Amino acid sequence: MRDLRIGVVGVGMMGADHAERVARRISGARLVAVSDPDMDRAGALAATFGDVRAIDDPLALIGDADVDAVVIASPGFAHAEQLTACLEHAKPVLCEKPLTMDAESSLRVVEAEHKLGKQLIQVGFMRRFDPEYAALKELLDSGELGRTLLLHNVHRNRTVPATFRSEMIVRDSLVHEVDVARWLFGAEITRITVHAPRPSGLVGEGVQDPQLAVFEMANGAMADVEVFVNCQVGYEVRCEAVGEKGNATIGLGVDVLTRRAGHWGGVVPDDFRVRFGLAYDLELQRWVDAVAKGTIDGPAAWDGYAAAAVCTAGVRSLQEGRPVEVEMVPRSEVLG
Ligand SMILES: NC(=O)c1ccc[n+]([C@@H]2O[C@H](COP(=O)([O-])OP(=O)(O)OC[C@H]3O[C@@H](n4cnc5c(N)ncnc54)[C@H](O)[C@@H]3O)[C@@H](O)[C@H]2O)c1
Ligand SMILES: O[C@H]1[C@H](O)[C@@H](O)[C@H](O)[C@@H](O)[C@H]1O
Repeated sequence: MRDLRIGVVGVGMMGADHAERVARRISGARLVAVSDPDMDRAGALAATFGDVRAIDDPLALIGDADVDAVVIASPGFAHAEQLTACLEHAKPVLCEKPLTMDAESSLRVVEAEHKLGKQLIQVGFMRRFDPEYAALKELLDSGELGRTLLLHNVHRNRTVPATFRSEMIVRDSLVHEVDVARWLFGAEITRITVHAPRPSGLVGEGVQDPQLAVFEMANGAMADVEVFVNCQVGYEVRCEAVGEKGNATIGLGVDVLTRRAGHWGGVVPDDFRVRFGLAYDLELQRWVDAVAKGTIDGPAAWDGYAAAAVCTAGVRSLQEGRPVEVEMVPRSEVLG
């Protein structure tokens, strides 16, 4: 079978990383085109690979007859239109999180895909492919720790650009824990509270960083999350699951401990591309393999919608300073 011809839309930090991955590490796939409104960026990236076209209009890339499947890594505000175009052209698409910016537009995407009668959308919740998270999921599902009661999560970035405002911390960062909690518990989040602790003095005026979120799950379990995207240290993602008979923690980063010049310790990765590099590779490879069989293998459009619904409630909670119920259309009403 011939290689899947892939086009990447949006080649900033994540898109360039995915383009490189498709071009050099994923089997059964070939990078054929990249698109970005910043044509200098797209052109320079394409030139590093050789036989790859740079196309300025993302919708033209999506409709291009020589592109079989699309990776969307544009900013979240552009996803709804680009996903809709992928569905119109019946192109399989791996879309970076968030699926779209709010619950309503995400629901429209889910409905449009459902109308086609084929799952074409996979969402880039890559933590599900991380070997540590996958091992935690397997352990919890085995029942060895009894029922899972609580999750404690830490999600820290060293710094983010000044354009990363309080709502983005919910939609772009906390959204990962939203997916992790739904996935690990196998239950929906029914209520969210996003607390606003004393903000760091090192962030832009009016930015609420850190944030402390609490999720209440449909099965009665709860999860808490510290999100701190300007923590200054490095990239840290941890998750501790507390079960009836024991607990389990991932993300301790105890890889190689070194002793040198009166200190001991290890390295804190600079960003997600290091911490989750293998997860992105596995995510892309499994997606390419699944697309070759006409399906997906990972979080679906519905998971993107559910996460968007929780984040929409989360942004309101942050703004109004109170717990907010998650409003979601029941799955059976949308997907039958
Ligand atoms: N899964 C993860 O861990 C992870 C990590 C980082 C980013 N992301 C996601 O990837 C996406 C991109 O994030 P990033 O950090 O690479 O951002 P970025 O700002 O580094 O890059 C975005 C790129 O998209 C381009 N762009 C702007 N508008 C566009 C449009 N309408 N169509 C196509 N391209 C457009 C910009 O010119 C830029 O080159 C976001 O959805 C983000 O949430 C996911
Ligand atoms: O867009 C990024 C990305 O999704 C990372 O995985 C997350 O840790 C960051 O907080 C977010 O800014």
